Amino acid sequence: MADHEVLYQAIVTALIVLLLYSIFFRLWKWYSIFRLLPPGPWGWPFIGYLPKLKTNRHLVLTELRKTYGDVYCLKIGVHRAVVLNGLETVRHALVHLGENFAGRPSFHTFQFIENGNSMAFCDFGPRWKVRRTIALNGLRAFLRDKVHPVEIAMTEEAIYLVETFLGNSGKPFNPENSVYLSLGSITFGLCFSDHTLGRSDADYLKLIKSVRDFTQNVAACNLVDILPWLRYLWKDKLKSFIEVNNTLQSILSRQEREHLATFEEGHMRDILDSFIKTCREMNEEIKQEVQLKDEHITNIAADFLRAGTVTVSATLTWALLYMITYPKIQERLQKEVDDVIGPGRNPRLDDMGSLPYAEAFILETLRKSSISPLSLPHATTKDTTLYGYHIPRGTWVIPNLFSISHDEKFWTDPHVFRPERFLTPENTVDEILAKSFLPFSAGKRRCLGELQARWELFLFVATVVQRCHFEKVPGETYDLTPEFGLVLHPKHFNIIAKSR
Ligand code: HEM
Repeated sequence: MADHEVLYQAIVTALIVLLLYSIFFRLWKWYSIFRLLPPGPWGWPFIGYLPKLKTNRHLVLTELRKTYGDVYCLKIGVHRAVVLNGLETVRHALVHLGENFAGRPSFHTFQFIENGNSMAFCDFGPRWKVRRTIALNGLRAFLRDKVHPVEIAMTEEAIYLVETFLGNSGKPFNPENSVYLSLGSITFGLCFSDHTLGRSDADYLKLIKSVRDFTQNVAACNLVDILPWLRYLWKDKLKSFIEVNNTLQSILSRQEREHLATFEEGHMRDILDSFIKTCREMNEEIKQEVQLKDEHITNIAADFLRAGTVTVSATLTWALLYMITYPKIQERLQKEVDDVIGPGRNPRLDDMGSLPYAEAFILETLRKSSISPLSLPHATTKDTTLYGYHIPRGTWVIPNLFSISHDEKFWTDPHVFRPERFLTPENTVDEILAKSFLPFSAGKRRCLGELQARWELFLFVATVVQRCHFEKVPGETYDLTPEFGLVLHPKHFNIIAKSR
């Protein structure tokens, strides 16, 4: 054999060995990752487990926990998602391994929310951190003082809501719309201190509608996020989502222009002023790095309006439904408010701690309704190990908050509505139990409006039971199963309100 043939054979052999080695190495690497992934159910090619997740995903995912345990994974479309179940697991991942689990998936629809400048839907990193700091500074500045003016605004709105209810003169009405208008008005006032947008104002009504419609289309509910190619087929659905976002943005831009034009350093009128101040005091280099300009600050206010209005409105609507479904519970609430506050003055935030049954009722409403059952979707920010399982960077993560609030190992009769479960034998709120479920999630991305939400729920529940008695409409059937969406609302129902 000639020399060049020998050389040729040697090169070919070396290449084949190299190729085989590289294939083997990749297969081995893939296998070692795959071997350490959490267990989970089988899914169809391209669509994965999607057909089973059409509706009531929180129930399907909670059921799968029985087979696969607290950490399992499944394919949603072509994406791998890890589902976290139970208090200990969710806390461990979101709090102890906080940064690793603090990302957001890059869903197709997220780019249309505030043109990609939303804080709530932005991925973990410097952009999010700076926006979250601005948001927290704003909230703290205006919620720090319990007495004025937030408490006054909340009380006024609660009384206005009562008057609207009683304005129906004992005739049946659907309470949801009025609840939305009142709670939206609080967050709107906090952010923009603008009372020119009254309830009959077309812009305000459009704003509230856009906020309500938003949760039906976004995050973990929109198929376009799971199967992005659907955007070519479902243009109409996507268009309506974009319109919902544009409506909110155009109304808020007007507020932004007015605020920027009239801003005075020493005179903070509202949260938007506080955002402008923090933003202007910030180092220019950091602002450039995180792409923050003056005109982005209303995007954070938009997050507040959406997150703040929908969640508290849904919870309060559930509270009304529970009151008419369980008249004895409503009576006990009324009696407690009559005994402690009486008819002569309005309930105050200072009464928190003196109305244990009302507080237990609110806790049980948050637990039982679980309005945000799967939180917002998370994603891992780096390769992570959780209880020995390997979870690669960029994996979608679903914190199943519903699995915590309805954990049979933890709650007796979790599907029964029973406020007393939160009371100690001494008739005080059981603080340990109150912290044993996570309606506001946990860790880096936990809800930053929790305090506002708890204040609103307390003042509204105490005020409505002090002044109203609610009843079912004779002949109407009531369904306690929710309407599925990012936020779980009760199905539409009518109610009768009488003055007390
Ligand atoms: C009953 C009322 C409320 C509930 C149950 C609730 C629940 C939640 C949940 C589960 C999350 C997702 C956290 C995560 O990603 O793990 C969240 C995020 C958020 N919430 Fe709330 N929320 C409520 C009220 C409010 C209010 C009143 C505001 C007003 C400021 C608000 C503002 C936000 C914001 C801005 C985020 C995004 C945080 C981030 O991504 O860093 N929420 N909320």
